[in-house]
Amino acid sequence: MTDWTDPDTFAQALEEVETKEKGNCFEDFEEGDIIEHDPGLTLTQFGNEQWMSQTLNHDPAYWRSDAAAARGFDEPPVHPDYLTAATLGITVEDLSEKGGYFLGRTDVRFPEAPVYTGTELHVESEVVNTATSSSRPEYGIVSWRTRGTDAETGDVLCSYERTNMIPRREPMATDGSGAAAAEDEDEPTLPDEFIAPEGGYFEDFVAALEDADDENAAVAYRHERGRTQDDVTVASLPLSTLNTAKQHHNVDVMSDSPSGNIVTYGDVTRSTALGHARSDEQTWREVGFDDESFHTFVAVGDTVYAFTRVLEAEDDASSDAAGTVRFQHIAFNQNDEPVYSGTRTAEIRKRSN
Ligand SMILES: C/C(=C\C(=O)SCCNC(=O)CCNC(=O)[C@H](O)C(C)(C)COP(=O)(O)OP(=O)(O)OC[C@H]1O[C@@H](n2cnc3c(N)ncnc32)[C@H](O)[C@@H]1OP(=O)(O)O)C(=O)O
Repeated sequence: MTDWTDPDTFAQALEEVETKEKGNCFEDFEEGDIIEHDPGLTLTQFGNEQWMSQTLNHDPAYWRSDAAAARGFDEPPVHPDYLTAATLGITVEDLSEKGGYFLGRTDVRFPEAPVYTGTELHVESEVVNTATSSSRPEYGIVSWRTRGTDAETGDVLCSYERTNMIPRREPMATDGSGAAAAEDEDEPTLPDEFIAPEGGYFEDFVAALEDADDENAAVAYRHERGRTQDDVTVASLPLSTLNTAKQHHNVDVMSDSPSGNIVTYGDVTRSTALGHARSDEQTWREVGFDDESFHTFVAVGDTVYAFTRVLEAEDDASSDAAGTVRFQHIAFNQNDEPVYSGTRTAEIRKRSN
């Protein structure tokens, strides 16, 4: 009788059986397709606090009821980074489990009203663009518009447009022209001076921008904190958002990939850098994010730091207690290499309130 557990027999069986594959290839996506993501997720206090604590997001309004009340919340709400990560995590099984690189995201928006724990999240995506990759014939580039809604009320809680490289079933035939084109790049020019705001209130950002206007200067600074990536940030946090991308939890498969190892979920890298930045400001409300890009991989043992450039400040926030500031944040690693960049619009508390 065949012993199926005999190693040679089993190896042969493994080679001959079909693999029940997960995920979709580039060819499976067509512009206009609507994909409802199943399962949804209940945004729990545990999930929220686990995400915030591991990414060093310590804004008291998300942790304590008195601080929440002072911000006008009924109770500590769901943090926008956890909401964003959960809205994306749920989509991975349908959109990028095949092994796509998360290239970027834009038009990330949140409603003014806070989202409370216990809310059931329903997520849906539409394919908005498919394109061939001129540099990587084995991949295509797909963009989706995704909306996370309150399953009970239908209110939109988080929306964005995201772009991934997705493996093709069959590589494209190319004439090789895409890979060769080396661009003429202008010499980088930096301002003569860098100014850091004195504090983290709206008025401090306005004053720093005014000072910079008088000089050839930029308002730009780095944050001291760093967070070394470990098994929790790399594997556990994405799994807690139902993100099934093998990049984050299958060392066996990833040992054969360009990174050679499991890599940090882009939303963990980003949220960690934002946590460092927020620790040096008085955040009132997150409005949105644009032009987000993931430049290179972050893996276990890498340390995520943050750099901030203040772009503009306007006194036009949803509350008199705050003003609106637009930032560019760059996450970088221990070798000073940028790993994430994006612009962020946030309402920042005024000192006078
Ligand atoms: C979620 C989730 C997965 C993850 O979270 S994975 C972790 C986060 N992502 C990463 O770590 C990716 C880090 N990035 C890289 O390692 C490199 O950027 C990458 C993907 C290897 C590409 O390197 P290249 O040097 O080849 O980069 P290029 O700048 O030449 O770009 C290649 C093509 O992509 C197009 N492209 C790049 N960025 C964008 C963008 N934001 N939007 C649209 N298209 C973009 C670029 O134009 C190039 O196009 P070609 O036609 O010239 O090939 C999950 O599962 O979703």
